[in-house]
Amino acid sequence: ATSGSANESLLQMQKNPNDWVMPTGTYNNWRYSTLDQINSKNVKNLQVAWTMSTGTDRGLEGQPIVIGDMMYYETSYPNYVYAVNLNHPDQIAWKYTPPRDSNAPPVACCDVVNRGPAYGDGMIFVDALDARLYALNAKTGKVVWSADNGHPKDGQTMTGAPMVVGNNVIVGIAGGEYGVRGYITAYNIHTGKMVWRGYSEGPSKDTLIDPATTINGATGKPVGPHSSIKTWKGDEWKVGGGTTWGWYSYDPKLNLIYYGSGNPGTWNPSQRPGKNRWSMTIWARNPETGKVKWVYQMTPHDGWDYDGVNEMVLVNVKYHGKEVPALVHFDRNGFSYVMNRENGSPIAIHKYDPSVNWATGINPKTNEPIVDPAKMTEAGKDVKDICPSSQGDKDEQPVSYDPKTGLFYAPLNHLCMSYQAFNVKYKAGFPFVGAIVNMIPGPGGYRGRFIAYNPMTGKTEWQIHDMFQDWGGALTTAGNVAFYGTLKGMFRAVDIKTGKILYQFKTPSGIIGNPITYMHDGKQYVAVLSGVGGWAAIGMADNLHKSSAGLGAVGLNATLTDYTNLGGTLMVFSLPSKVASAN
Ligand SMILES: O=C(O)c1cc(C(=O)O)c2c(n1)C(=O)C(=O)c1cc(C(=O)O)[nH]c1-2
Repeated sequence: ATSGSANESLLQMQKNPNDWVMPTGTYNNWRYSTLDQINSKNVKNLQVAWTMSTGTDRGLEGQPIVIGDMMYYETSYPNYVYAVNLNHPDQIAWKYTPPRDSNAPPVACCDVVNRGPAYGDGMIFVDALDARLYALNAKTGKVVWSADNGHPKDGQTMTGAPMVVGNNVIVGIAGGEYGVRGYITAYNIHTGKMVWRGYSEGPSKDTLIDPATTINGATGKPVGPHSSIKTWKGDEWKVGGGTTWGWYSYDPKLNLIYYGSGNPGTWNPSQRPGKNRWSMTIWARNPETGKVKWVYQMTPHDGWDYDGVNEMVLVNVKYHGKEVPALVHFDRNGFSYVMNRENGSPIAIHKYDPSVNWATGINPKTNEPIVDPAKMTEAGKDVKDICPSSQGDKDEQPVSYDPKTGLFYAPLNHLCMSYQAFNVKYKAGFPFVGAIVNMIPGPGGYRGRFIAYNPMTGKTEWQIHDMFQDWGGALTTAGNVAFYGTLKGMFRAVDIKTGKILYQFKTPSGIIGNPITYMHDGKQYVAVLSGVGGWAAIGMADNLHKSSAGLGAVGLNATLTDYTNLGGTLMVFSLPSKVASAN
């Protein structure tokens, strides 16, 4: 493609295991590395190689990227962006601080987090919480351009990681708890001009859905006219949520990008009769035009806040004797989805947590969930013991796919809740939540799990239980090790075959970041951000004490203060030189 200079170089660059060129490692979102200097035999010798204070004390999600000698990472608000030359990690090569907009932190629903910078064509792309997108010169940290992607006064924020595809940088928007109508936007990486924007709700000209050609994966047929608007009462779709704050993936062969849309607004389903399309939906769009190839709504007429934004992992699966291009998605609603990524038709859908009770299964005729009426929420009713909770069986913490075992390594939540919906009025920039939620640990009393899982069969090969939610992402490597961190702050290396913990180290704060690995000067390193927060630890991060505060999450983890503290540190691990060279 003539338009694809950055695209082509990133497609090349992602093949080099010495680097970690994009937030997800590679376009397919595997978070898998072919590096094996650190492996299941020697990982017990892992040591801290160097560390760096982030200068912040709020939750640190996301991950650094590594390009050649340079590492770049971004903190939670005030969104410091750091460049470190790996030859001199004792220095900060440059630091960029975007202008602060004090309107932004109060409208961030789930801590003032950020999920990391992206690279393309000599530039670093970063989202700031105030919904401004920056292109920085990778060498100097100077602003090349910036674009206004939304306004905190209207409840809009940005917490996601951009994805560069071709000449476009693709970004989402947050604010589903403020009645923000979600959209995804592509900007030209050189000019900063908007190329296209696709909304989650509204008429075709807004959603870029073609009624005649866009397929509804659930029916296998075109969506038809007014597929979004007719599923809402009146003008509710205009404040209908469906934000896009999660991860993106890209298939260069099909030339499609994949992502999910979040919860419909408000959380009170009685106020929005209908299926509320296309919130809670998996989307496949053309990255150059935004045109929608297919959609599949996972949770029609949501009554639980099961945002559909979790990452789409692109793998090929064997199905009816054929190799099929698929995507695998662990949804908040507790079901894992294997979908044909060409046309959106379901291949395998299973509960990945056996405690899921809001739906008994998926209706094979409609491909929609069979909701248990006893667990459906409504205004004025306190519905108890719904599993999972609004945080889902998995939230933003990304899974890793290991092509050697063919299994998915997933850091998870294990929670249930009570949910009391009530009527709310929309006012721009004010909470549009409409539910009082209280979360409790799931059956067994633990709140987190780390599992090895086969999404075709729904079988869990092994699992580790954790006291608190496992809110940080996973990394797997050719060294037969899976890495992840816990909310208490333990950074762990686990044997991918058995789930045995081979190494763990107590980092300064709780971990909600995603480990990455890279090679520098012949040595393999593993890096992770330590800094407790996010929705799981919003009580600590935002100093909240009332049990139902923080959208119902505060009471659940009140004892987390017995284990860890606020504070941001970049942690980098490696083997002692003798062990590394003996390899
Ligand atoms: O609807 C939204 O726009 C929106 C945004 C965000 C965010 O931007 O972090 C979260 C959520 N929803 C959400 O539902 C959620 O569970 C959540 C967890 C986290 C986090 O970083 O820990 N953010 C968000």
